[in-house]
Amino acid sequence: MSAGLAFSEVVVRAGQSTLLDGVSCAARAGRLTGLIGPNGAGKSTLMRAALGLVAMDSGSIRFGDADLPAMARRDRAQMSAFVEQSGASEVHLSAREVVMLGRIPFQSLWQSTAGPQDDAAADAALAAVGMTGFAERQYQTLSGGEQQRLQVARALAQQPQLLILDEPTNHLDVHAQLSILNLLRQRAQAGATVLLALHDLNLAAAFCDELVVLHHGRQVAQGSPQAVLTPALLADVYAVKASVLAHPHSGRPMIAYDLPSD
Ligand SMILES: Nc1ncnc2c1ncn2[C@@H]1O[C@H](COP(=O)(O)OP(=O)(O)OP(=O)(O)O)[C@@H](O)[C@H]1O
Repeated sequence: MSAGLAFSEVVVRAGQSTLLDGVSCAARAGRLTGLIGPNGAGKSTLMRAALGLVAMDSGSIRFGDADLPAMARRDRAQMSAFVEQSGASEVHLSAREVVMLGRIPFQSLWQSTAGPQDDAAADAALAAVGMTGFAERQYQTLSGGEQQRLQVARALAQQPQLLILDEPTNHLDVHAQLSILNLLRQRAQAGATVLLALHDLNLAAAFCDELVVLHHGRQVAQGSPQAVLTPALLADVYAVKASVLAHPHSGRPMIAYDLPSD
């Protein structure tokens, strides 16, 4: 079995529009893969297609040997977790109950009560995102950043081989951004396949092992942050002028944007 997630010639259309135009790329097991590209590039569509939430017109998406979008939903949920861009906030559950949703795929169909393993996974996930003290709070009373951290905790509680996250650092302060990305990097280092969409290119450069760049529904680059984040690519894909420096400690790329002139 080849480990990791592989997209091959993925085409998604909606009416007259082509949202994904033959995208081929990969997110390898044990690595943190960042999906970047401007608004509307197709990042969410690609992630949703992997999980069978958007129908493909052609192409294939495999996780190891499995045809991921075609799998039975429960089987897919036992191996993969998804954090959507903006999860529902009108949820009448406690914070802990939201995290326990991640354990549902592992509970038996005829007896849906949580066991000690489920409790332990939920508690560990709450602690990992620093939300233990919020466990009994009603989800809809939490701030945007707290809700986002819980959505990541729900995904971690699932203990998936494959984690797909759409803008997981949305709403987070800088400390929380760094700690959530560090957690995801640790999951990858422990062997998981982690694919995440990010808008902050400096965070993507600092944390990701590999970047995939989408532009107008096409994959235009894939490689290490050093190889991908060049001034020429930033100009072509994002229409920005920027200098790419080296981080003083890690040596990874750091982007200094030129401000638009009047
Ligand atoms: N059902 C649909 N019908 C028509 N167009 C759609 C549909 N769903 C998405 N699109 C369009 O497809 C394009 C890609 O959308 P997508 O949400 O995948 O982009 P994205 O890269 O995730 O963007 P963002 O960074 O803004 O979240 C956008 O132009 C969007 O308007």
